[in-house]
Amino acid sequence: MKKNKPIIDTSNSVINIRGLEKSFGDLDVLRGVDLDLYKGENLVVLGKSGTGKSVLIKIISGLLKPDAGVVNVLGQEVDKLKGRTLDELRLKIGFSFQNSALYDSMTIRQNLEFPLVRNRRDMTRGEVDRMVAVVLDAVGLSQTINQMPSELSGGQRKRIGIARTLILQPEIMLYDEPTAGLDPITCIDINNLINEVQSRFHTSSIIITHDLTCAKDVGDRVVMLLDGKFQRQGTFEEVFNTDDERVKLFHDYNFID
Ligand SMILES: Nc1ncnc2c1ncn2[C@@H]1O[C@H](COP(=O)(O)OP(=O)(O)OP(=O)(O)O)[C@@H](O)[C@H]1O
Repeated sequence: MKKNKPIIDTSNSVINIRGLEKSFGDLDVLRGVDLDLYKGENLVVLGKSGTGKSVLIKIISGLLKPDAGVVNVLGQEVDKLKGRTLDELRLKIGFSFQNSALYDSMTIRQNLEFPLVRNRRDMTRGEVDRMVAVVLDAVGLSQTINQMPSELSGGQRKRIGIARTLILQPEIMLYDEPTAGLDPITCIDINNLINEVQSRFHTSSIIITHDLTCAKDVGDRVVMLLDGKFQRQGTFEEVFNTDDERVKLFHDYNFID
């Protein structure tokens, strides 16, 4: 499905990172990362295994502290926050992790209600029901509301996982390898869903992936993490239009057009 033209506000960075460094012992993982995520944008982060992509999103979400640099998320320096203020910021960030499992003993409705029951005690029963209906409709699975996760396919469970993240109406979505382990047709469905989420909920997203079809289909902009820095950035075509052997290898071994 062709992606709708997104509305991206390049004057508004929802994430602004400058000079970010992070090491573990002798291992220098991030060595001066600069990054902007603009409002309404889908930004794809590519990079070989172990280059620090997950470390980057853990720092953005306040799960890890940077060694140096500024990490500003929705106008706040995330490493300076703690307690309630950090929790409040985290509620505005939706995580879709590779293994964000559903609760097997709960129905789909109960799985979706769970984040609201925990975090939005102010909502009425009617508001909760409405939000469940909205996110189920967004992922195209309204008919599964009373089913158990075990009755759904892997791709459907992935969609419900994304719906559960959306139910808190995050401003930023972080997708960690959203298509990993899925067959190529289901991957296309998930790519379409990521684009649908962008246009319907006006989220700004970082998508970490090794799947270059995903990168091409969802990324308004693509960045490549190499040797601790973003060495390439631009559209998918711009990033791969280079003589840099490290980038060419990544393309040639991964991408089936
Ligand atoms: N808490 C930690 N303590 C020590 N080392 C860590 C920690 N977290 C990450 N690392 C190391 O940092 C490096 C980058 O890890 P990271 O998980 O960010 O890689 P990645 O790019 O996400 O890889 P993949 O694509 O395989 O998921 C790895 O060498 C990893 O072992």
